[in-house]
Amino acid sequence: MHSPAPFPALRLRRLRRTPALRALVAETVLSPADFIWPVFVRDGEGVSEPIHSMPGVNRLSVDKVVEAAREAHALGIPAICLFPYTDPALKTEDCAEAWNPDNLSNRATRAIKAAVPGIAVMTDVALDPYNINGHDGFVEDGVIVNDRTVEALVKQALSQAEAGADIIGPSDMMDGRIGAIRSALESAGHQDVLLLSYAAKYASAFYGPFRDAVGASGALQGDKKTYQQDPGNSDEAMRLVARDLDEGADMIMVKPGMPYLDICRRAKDTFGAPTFAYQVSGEYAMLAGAGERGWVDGEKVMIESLTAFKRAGCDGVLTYFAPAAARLLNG
Ligand SMILES: NCc1[nH]cc(CCC(=O)O)c1CC(=O)O
Repeated sequence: MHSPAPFPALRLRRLRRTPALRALVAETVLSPADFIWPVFVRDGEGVSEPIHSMPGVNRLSVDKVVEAAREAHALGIPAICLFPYTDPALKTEDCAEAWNPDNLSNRATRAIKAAVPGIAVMTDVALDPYNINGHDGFVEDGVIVNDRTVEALVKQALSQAEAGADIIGPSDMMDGRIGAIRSALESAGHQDVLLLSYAAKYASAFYGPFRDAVGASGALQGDKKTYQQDPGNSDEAMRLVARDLDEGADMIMVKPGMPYLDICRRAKDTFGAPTFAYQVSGEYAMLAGAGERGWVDGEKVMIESLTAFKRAGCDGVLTYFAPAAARLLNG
């Protein structure tokens, strides 16, 4: 950038004097088309069950998820992402429910695609909602094993593609899963299914409310540090993104979001691939909780935080605020 003219030739406040002038020079524009809306699915009918650690977010039965998808589509939100709350009775050591063609996630996918074909459905690949010990992979003698887990993730991903998922999001952080899932999708004739890899996913305490929402908090033994990244690492994130793009990811994700905007910017600048951030449950809880108490202006911090993702180079953001933010943006 060239060096600025001296005052008073340069008065940067001239550009900020009125809303019209500010709009003209805005570098970042947030729109409902930037959002992927994560929703929690549970069994039953007509059910909308609040999650205490996420004020304003509910677990929805499949019929209610379809209504949510219809609402999201009408608001201009292009995609909805499904996370199942699995009945504890269906959690097993072999995690077989993960690739059951009739599991909650697959039933919800089929119902949404039938009722609201215009919205993209994203699904999550990882074993934690189905695992008795809450881990994303199989545990053998206290070790989260990689290769056997990848075989299971492939089955899970295929069942999701079969159900009609448009975007599959492997969030498990096992090595080699993107390549394995990509080649299985190709062989099965699902060549157009997108992979949005949770490439740079950190071992974060900001996932707490999500684990409550999917019923994994009580189950989780230990932590996820042998597969999710150390929050202090940035070079490692670039290696993970490079690897996943090479293996066939169409888009990549950084997760959590707000404390990792430097990683978003670096990934976008380095690879130029479609880059997403996940504004995770704990980030949502902080903003929504403080907003509810009147400690911050909830609507303003919501829009400011989402705008920051765009400024940091993200093409879009997974956010529980999606419908509220879209309503506000649509005026
Ligand atoms: N496969 C696990 C998964 N997928 C999405 C989230 C977190 C999302 C959020 O906190 O909003 C997690 C939690 C974890 O890794 O423990």
